[in-house]
Amino acid sequence: MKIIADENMPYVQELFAALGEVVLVDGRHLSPEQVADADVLLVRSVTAVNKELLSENRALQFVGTATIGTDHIDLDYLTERNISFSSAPGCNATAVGEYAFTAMLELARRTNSQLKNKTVGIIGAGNTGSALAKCLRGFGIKVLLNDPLLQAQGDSRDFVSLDQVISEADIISLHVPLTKLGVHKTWYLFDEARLNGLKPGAWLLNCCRGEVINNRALIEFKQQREDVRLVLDVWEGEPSPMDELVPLVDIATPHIAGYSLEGKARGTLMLYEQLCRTLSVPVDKSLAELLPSYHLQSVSLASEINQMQLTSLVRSVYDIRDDDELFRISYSVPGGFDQMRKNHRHRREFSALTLVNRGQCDVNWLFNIGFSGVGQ
Ligand SMILES: NC(=O)C1=CN([C@@H]2O[C@H](COP(=O)(O)OP(=O)(O)OC[C@H]3O[C@@H](n4cnc5c(N)ncnc54)[C@H](O)[C@@H]3O)[C@@H](O)[C@H]2O)C=CC1
Ligand SMILES: O=C(O)C(=O)[C@H](O)COP(=O)(O)O
Repeated sequence: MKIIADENMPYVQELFAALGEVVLVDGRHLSPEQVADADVLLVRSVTAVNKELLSENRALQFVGTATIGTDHIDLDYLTERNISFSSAPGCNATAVGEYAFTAMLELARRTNSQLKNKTVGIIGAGNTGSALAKCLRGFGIKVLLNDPLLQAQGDSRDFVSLDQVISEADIISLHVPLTKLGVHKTWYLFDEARLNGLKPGAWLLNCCRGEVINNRALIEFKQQREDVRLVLDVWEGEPSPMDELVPLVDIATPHIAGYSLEGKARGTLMLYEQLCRTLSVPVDKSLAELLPSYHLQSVSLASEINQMQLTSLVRSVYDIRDDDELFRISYSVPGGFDQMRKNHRHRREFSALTLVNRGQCDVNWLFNIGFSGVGQ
């Protein structure tokens, strides 16, 4: 069995080698000839899997994307060809939630503000939005959720309208799939009119897909509204963000919000498990045996910690300033955006760090945010 896999998929050899010959490829530039004799195709978000890519292939049985988003896959075409498909829902949700929370802590430090005094609106209350809500509520921050689809399905959480989020939230974080059709389509969800509705001093974070914000409108808006702060992990027209936009962004990263080691490994593992089910072979590998131990074994806490100390703790696991700094140097170099992603030093999730309570302080809220604890 020939398994063609994106080279940016950690643990693909460890997981798939026993099932067939694994050939690694550059997913951004995959050609129909390269996949002509593939039985299994494993991709990431940079590969458009469609009629054109599969035009020379007659053998394909399974397509897997080690991502949450599926907007790069022509699902109708795979169904037409009777090719099994799996994505990896939720695989890197914790990573995205922690990324957004980390970015908020960083902006709070830069603006000398207290996050606990702010209201955060989350657009899209699925896996990544809920992961962010968990961190925020763990820290005691008021959260407004907007998700008309889940609301219509009877999800028991409290939801508010998008207009209410825009008029009431001090911080808005976007967590929707990219969709181009229907009443709730998200393509340019944030257009000129919605951007103009943002509160004075609002912060806007996008960690889902670049085209959920009209980036041209965002440039014009931000040129008039210095008070608004922006965190962008995703960009319209990746891998080439608009040059005028980057200097207007407070924290800029190359689509790596989901790049925790755990998140990427989970994505590969979920595809392995699904392929095993498709082939009716037993699953005999697990996440625990793949992940290395964390270099910092534990951190002792002797007293209550404040927001700045929390920021330092978070930085010891993931320092978002490194990604932002590198982005500004590299994004406009040819191939720079993808190189940053390919060479990204995998960060760990908060749970990799164990906290030991040496005092009588209340640290349960830190466990609620996601850190591990002794005797938790
Ligand atoms: N930057 C990165 O590295 C990553 C980006 N993503 C992106 O984030 C997206 C969301 O991921 P998940 O939360 O795991 O997906 P999910 O499917 O669990 O949740 C998305 C939620 O958005 C809601 N939604 C859809 N249209 C909406 C609208 N118009 N207004 C409000 N809510 C709407 C859906 O009902 C759903 O509950 C993915 O589709 C992917 O494109 C995901 C992982 C990593
Ligand atoms: O899971 C998703 O959806 C994502 O956006 C991925 O985390 C992005 O990573 P790549 O697939 O582009 O490596």
